[in-house]
Amino acid sequence: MPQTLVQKGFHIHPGYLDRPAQEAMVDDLRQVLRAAPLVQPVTPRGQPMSVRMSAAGQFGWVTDRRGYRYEPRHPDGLAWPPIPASVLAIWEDLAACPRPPECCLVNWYKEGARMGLHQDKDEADFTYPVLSVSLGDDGLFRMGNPERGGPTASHWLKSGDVVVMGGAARLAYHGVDRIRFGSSSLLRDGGRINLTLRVVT
Ligand SMILES: O=C(O)CCC(=O)C(=O)O
Ligand SMILES: [Fe+2]
Repeated sequence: MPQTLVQKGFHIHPGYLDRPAQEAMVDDLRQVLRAAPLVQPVTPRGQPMSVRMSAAGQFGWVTDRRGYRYEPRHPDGLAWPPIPASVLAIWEDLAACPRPPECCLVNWYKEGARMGLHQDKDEADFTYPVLSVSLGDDGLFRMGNPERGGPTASHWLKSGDVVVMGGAARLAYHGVDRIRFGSSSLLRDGGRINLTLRVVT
């Protein structure tokens, strides 16, 4: 499988999942979302995010007026569903990590949704990588470095692409500027799903 080293610790695996594997993963995710419905998160300052979120695993990442954090339960009060085996298999293959992921965050981008530049830093140990899977419409992923305001480079992530951010890239600023709505036929109504796998504790 080809792998692109974009900068130290930041790897893109283009086309890691073929179309049948993407379809099977979407089926698995529908089950996750039945157990843990998507919510529209609100930043600690009260701004609604354009991305809708849910999670699988021992912890889900949530945000509301009380802050950014990991929670063992969905806001509805139920435990998060388990991370699908199809998703865990990617971690096993690519993360080179001695621990399994404890959170699979599910991000849902509808038309016009985006995610501002941020660091993933609510986890206890940054020596473990973050792995992300893109499904559905193309997303324009912007990658920076650990300093806010530093140079950034943009990459279109396509359905089936997998990104690993570890090592020197683990605390790099990153975000999604926009999606190309309708560019993929994977999801009947369009949109983009992104999964991020993290070790939390
Ligand atoms: O949607 C993406 O590709 C990135 C998502 C992300 O950075 C996050 O959930 O922290
Ligand atoms: Fe992130």
